[in-house]
Amino acid sequence: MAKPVSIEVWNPNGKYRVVSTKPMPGTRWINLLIEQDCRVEICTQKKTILSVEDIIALIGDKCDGVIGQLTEDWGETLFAALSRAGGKAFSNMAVGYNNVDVNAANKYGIAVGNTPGVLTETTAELAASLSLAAARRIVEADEFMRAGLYDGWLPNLFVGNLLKGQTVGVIGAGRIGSAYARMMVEGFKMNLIYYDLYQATRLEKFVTAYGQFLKANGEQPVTWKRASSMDEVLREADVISLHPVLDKTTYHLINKERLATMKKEAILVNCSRGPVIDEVALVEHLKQNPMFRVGLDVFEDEPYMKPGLSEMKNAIVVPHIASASKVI
Ligand SMILES: NC(=O)C1=CN([C@@H]2O[C@H](COP(=O)(O)OP(=O)(O)OC[C@H]3O[C@@H](n4cnc5c(N)ncnc54)[C@H](O)[C@@H]3O)[C@@H](O)[C@H]2O)C=CC1
Ligand SMILES: O=C(O)C(=O)CO
Repeated sequence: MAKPVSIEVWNPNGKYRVVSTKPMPGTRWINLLIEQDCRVEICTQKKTILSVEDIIALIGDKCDGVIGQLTEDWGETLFAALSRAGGKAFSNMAVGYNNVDVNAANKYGIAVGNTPGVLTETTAELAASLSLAAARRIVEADEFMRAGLYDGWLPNLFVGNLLKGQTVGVIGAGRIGSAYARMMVEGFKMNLIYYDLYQATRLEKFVTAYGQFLKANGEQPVTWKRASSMDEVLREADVISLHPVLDKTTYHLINKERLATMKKEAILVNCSRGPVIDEVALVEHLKQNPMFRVGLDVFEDEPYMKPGLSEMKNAIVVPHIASASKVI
């Protein structure tokens, strides 16, 4: 767009000009900025993903700060434009900041913010939902029902995987990975194996204590193991959920070779970032292994899916909705 066509302005006489590339929920954030003497401009353009050119037009000649979205490419070009406009701060409305070139921001003296911690439970809950939906074949069964194919109960109809007593694998046991692990261990009495660069001490203590509680109540205790490699998790776990940051160490962490090491009936869940999985290799693996199932919230070329993925009955796909929950 040559000029932003649709802008909502709050506090027009504010001293500092802050641009938000999207409308965001609520007004608390706007009021906080107004309290700091900011004029707040919100782009209300009906276009889901703004291009670099769109955002340069929004920044204009004078802009003190921008609040942007994970769908935008905040690299050298945008930080240079923001710096030319006198900008000093950029805030990414997301936990993940793989769309932000922090080195470029540093080069132009622009401070970068993100939103760590605010989406921990909601993302873990979606990962748990995808795990259950995949384990119990909920989407396939729903489609079958709506297609009018159900003509009576059968002993073998949509047999899925029982989670109790199986092993849940977590790759990236940070805030979200640990919250997910607790849900699966406590909710379904699964044993835990995890891989992270750092020890998840609190998570380990939680599983130990829960195991002791179960034992004291005459039940089989749950166990935990910190794997020495990611491959150990892939080999041993029945359900594997990916929660690392996306960077060059985690790009295509799950590839053809690694998929081949997983159990034939394993479940793989990804609520981190799409490029953590080589999606072309995944589609091929799903074709070859009909009882292998995936639950995906994120995609390698978001918003697109790699060819073939949408036809796979053993894939559950949702449009990046892990954060989309409200307190009611
Ligand atoms: N689908 C969605 O809507 C959402 C997705 N996310 C994604 O989830 C990611 C994780 O978020 P948090 O748990 O809050 O971050 P976090 O920083 O608490 O956890 C990330 C973990 O990944 C680990 N890690 C880094 N490199 C690794 C590697 N090579 N192998 C194994 N582990 C590695 C880190 O040590 C850390 O413990 C975010 O970076 C974001 O991309 C976050 C929120 C919502
Ligand atoms: O906050 C994030 O990283 C998200 O992916 C939100 O959807």
